[in-house]
Amino acid sequence: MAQLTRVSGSVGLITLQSPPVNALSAAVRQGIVDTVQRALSDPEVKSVVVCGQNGIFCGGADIKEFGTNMSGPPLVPLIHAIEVAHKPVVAAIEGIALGGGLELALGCHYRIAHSKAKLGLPEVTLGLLPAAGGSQRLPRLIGVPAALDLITTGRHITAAEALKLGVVDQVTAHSTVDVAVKFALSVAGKPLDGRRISSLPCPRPPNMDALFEGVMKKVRQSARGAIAPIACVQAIRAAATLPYDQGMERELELMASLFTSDQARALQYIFFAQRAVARWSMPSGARWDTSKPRPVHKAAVIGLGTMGRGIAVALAQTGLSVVAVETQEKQLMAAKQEMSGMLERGAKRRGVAPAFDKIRYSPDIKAVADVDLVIEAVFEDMALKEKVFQQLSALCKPGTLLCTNTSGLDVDHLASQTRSPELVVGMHFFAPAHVMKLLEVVYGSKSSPQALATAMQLGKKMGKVSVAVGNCRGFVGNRMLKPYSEQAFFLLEEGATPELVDGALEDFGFPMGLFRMSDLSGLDVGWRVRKVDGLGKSSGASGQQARIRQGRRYSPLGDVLCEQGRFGQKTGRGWYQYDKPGGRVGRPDPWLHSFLEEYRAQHGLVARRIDHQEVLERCLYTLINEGFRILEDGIAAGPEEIDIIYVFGYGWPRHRGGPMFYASMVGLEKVLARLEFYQEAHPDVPYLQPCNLLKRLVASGSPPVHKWREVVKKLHSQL
Ligand SMILES: CCCCCCCCCCCCCC(=O)CC(=O)SCCNC(=O)CCNC(=O)[C@H](O)C(C)(C)COP(=O)(O)OP(=O)(O)OC[C@H]1O[C@@H](n2cnc3c(N)ncnc32)[C@H](O)[C@@H]1OP(=O)(O)O
Ligand SMILES: NC(=O)C1=CN([C@@H]2O[C@H](COP(=O)(O)OP(=O)(O)OC[C@H]3O[C@@H](n4cnc5c(N)ncnc54)[C@H](O)[C@@H]3O)[C@@H](O)[C@H]2O)C=CC1
Repeated sequence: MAQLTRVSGSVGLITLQSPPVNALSAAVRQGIVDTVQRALSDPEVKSVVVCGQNGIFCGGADIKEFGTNMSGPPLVPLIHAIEVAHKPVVAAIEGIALGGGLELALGCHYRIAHSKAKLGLPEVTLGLLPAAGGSQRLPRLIGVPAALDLITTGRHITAAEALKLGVVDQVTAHSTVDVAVKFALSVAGKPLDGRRISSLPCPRPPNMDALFEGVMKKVRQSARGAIAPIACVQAIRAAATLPYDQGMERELELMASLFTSDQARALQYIFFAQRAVARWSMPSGARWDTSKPRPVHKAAVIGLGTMGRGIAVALAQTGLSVVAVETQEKQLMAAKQEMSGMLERGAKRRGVAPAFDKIRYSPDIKAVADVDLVIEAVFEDMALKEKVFQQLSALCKPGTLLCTNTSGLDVDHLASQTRSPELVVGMHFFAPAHVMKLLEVVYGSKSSPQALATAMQLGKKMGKVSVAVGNCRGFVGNRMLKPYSEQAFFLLEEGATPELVDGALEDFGFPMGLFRMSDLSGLDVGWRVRKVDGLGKSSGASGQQARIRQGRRYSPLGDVLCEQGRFGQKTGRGWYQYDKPGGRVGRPDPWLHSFLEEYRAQHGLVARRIDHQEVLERCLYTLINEGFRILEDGIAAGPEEIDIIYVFGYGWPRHRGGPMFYASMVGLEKVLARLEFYQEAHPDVPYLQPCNLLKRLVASGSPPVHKWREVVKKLHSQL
C-alpha cells in the first residue's frame, strides 16, 4: 500500500507501506499508481516526495510474487508515469533502495539519500536483470563502466559512493524526508528538462566494443554457467547502442528469458533458504524464537594454526576481546605476525582501525579463566581434544560455552569430557575462517538450546551464514563429501583422469574440481583421517582383494600418492604437477597417467571410456543420496540447511540452488533410477544404495522441495 499526505502546504508525500522492507507487491504498486495520480491531479500539490515507512525506502519487487500469477499494475509504466510527470518528484531514500526500489527512484527527478542508506540493483543475484528500466536508465545516469559494475555484481553501495557516482543528487545525515520536502518546495514549478533520465543520451565510452568484449569475457569466466550476468551485459549494451524505447524492448526480451528460468528459481530458492535456516529448531522442539542466547563479550581460541588464526581475527573484527592460546612458541610467533597482517588488511578494506588491541596472545591455556566462550582449534586428534576439553572444563568460569572447530569428530564425546555437556557445541568454520561465509553449528545430544542460540547468534554477528545441524561423523558438509570423493577415485580406477573428472565438475559450475581442490587443501589431510579409521594403507597387494576394505570397495589411490610424498601443491606434486612446491597452477602430469595405467594393470582393471554425464551422475547423485540419509537421520531439519551448507561452504554453484534443490530439478525419479542403475553395476558400493527417504518421496509422487521439510518432520514424528 501507499499513502498520500500533503505536507508543508504544497508537497504531496507518498509513503510506501509494506513491512518489513516495503517491497513492491501488487498492493504497493497499485497504491503508488493511485497516489501518484491523485498528487499529480491535485492543484494544491506543486511537487511530490516519495519515501518508505519505518526508515526504509524500498527493498524492490516482492520476491514472493515471482513464480505466482503476478497481478496488479506493472512496474515499468508506473515508473514511466512518474518520470513524465509535470511536477517534480523527489525520492527520499532511507535504509535501502534495492532493485525495483532503486528503479523507482531512478524514475523520480531527484534523489536524496540518508548517509546510512544502501543502494543497489541486486537482481542478478536472483537470476534476473533490472528490468523496470534500471538497465537503461543507470548507464545513462552514471556511464556504462560504472553501470556494468553495479548491475553485473549486484553489489550494494553506500550513499557516499552513490553520490560520487552520481546515482543520488544529495546525501544528508538529517531526516531525509524533511530535507527532501524542503528541496521539493524549492524546485516546485521549475523546468524538468534534463531531469528525466530516459531522455538523456547514454554516454558512449571510448573503445566501446573492446570494453563490452572484455567485460563479457570476465563475466563468462566468473559466472561459471550463470546466465543472468550475461543478460545484464547485453541489456547495458542495448542502452549504449539503441534509443531508449528500443533498449527497453531488449530489456524486456532478456528479462523474459530469465524470469522463468531454472537458474532464477534456484537463486530465489537460495535467497529464502538462507533466511529459513536462521529459524532453527532442535529435535527437542527448542526453537530460535524461544531460546535466549547468552551475552558473549570475551572469547578464547585454542590453537593458532590455519583455522585458529582466522577464527581469532574474525572474532576480534566483530568487536570481541579475544584470548588467543598457542602452546608451540614458534607457532605463536608466526601466528602473531600473520594475524597482524590479516587485521591490517581487513581494517583497510573496511576503512576502520585494525583491532590489534582486541587480541591477547598467551602460551598458557590458563588464560581462559574469565572468557564467556571458547573455540578449540587444535589438531584433529581425539585424544588431544579430549585433554583440552578436560582442561577447559576445569579452568573456565561456570557457564562458559565450550565450542570445537573439529571437522567431524564426535561432539557428544567431547562434551562427555566436561562437567557441563549442555554447554558444548561444534562451531565448524571453513578455511579461511575470517573470509568464508559458512558456519556449521553442531548441537550434541546434550547441548542446551541456549548454547545453540548463543553460537548461532555469535555466527550471525561475525557475518556468517550459520546453519544448525545435528552431530554425526563429518556433520552435514564433510559427511556428504565422502561418497562424492569416493566415486571420483573409483572413476580414476575405471579409466578417467583427474582432468576429466575436474573438467566435468567445473563445467557444472564448481570453482574447482575435486582433484584440484584436493591438491590445494593437501592429500595428507584425508590420509591422516583414513589411517585413524584403519584404512589409509596401500597394502601393496594386487587384484580385487586389495581394493576391498571393511567389506566394501575401497580405492587406495590417494594413499599410494601420499606414500610417495605427493601431497598436492605443498609438495609440488599431487593429482597434478606444479612448477615448485607451493606452486598454484596445476598441469596434467604424464607421470600420473602412467601410474594410473600401471595401477589398473596391477589390479586387473580395464580402462573404459567415461563421459562427463557419468562423472556428474556418480559423484553428485551419491552426494545427494547421502543428503537424503542426513534428512532421514534428522541431522538436518530440511533440504534448505544442506543446500545452504553446500552453496556457502563447498562451492556448489549458487545458480543450481544446492544439491537437494538440484535433485528436485533433475527429478527424483531420475536420481533414483540412475542410482539403481549404478548400484547394479557396482553392488560393492553401499553409497550407491538409494536411501529410503528418496524412495519414499518418489513413491509419494515426488513432492516439490519446499514440501520435504514437512515430510521429514512427519517421518520423525512417526518414529
Ligand atoms: C514470460 C514472463 C515474462 C516476464 C517478464 C517480466 C517482466 C517483469 C518486469 C518488472 C520486473 C521488476 C523487477 C524488479 O523489480 C526486480 C527486483 O526488484 S528483484 C528484488 C530486488 N531486491 C532484493 O534483492 C532485495 C532482497 N532483500 C535483501 O537483500 C534483504 O532482505 C534486505 C537488505 C532488504 C534486508 O536485509 P535484513 O535486514 O538482513 O533482513 P532479511 O533479509 O532477513 O529480510 C527481512 C524479511 O524481508 C523479506 N524480504 C526482503 N526483501 C524482500 C523482497 N524484495 N521481497 C519479499 N520479501 C523480502 C525477507 O525474506 C525476510 O523475511 P523472511 O520471512 O525472514 O524470509
Ligand atoms: N584446515 C582446515 O581447512 C580446517 C580444519 N578444521 C579443523 O580445525 C582444527 C584445527 O585445524 P588446523 O587449523 O588446520 O590445524 P593446524 O595444524 O594448522 O593447527 C593446530 C594448532 O593447534 C596447536 N595446538 C596443538 N595442541 C595445542 C594445545 N593443547 N593448546 C594450544 N594449541 C595447541 C598446534 O600447535 C597448531 O598450531 C582441526 O580440528 C581441524 O579438523 C575445520 C575446518 C577446516
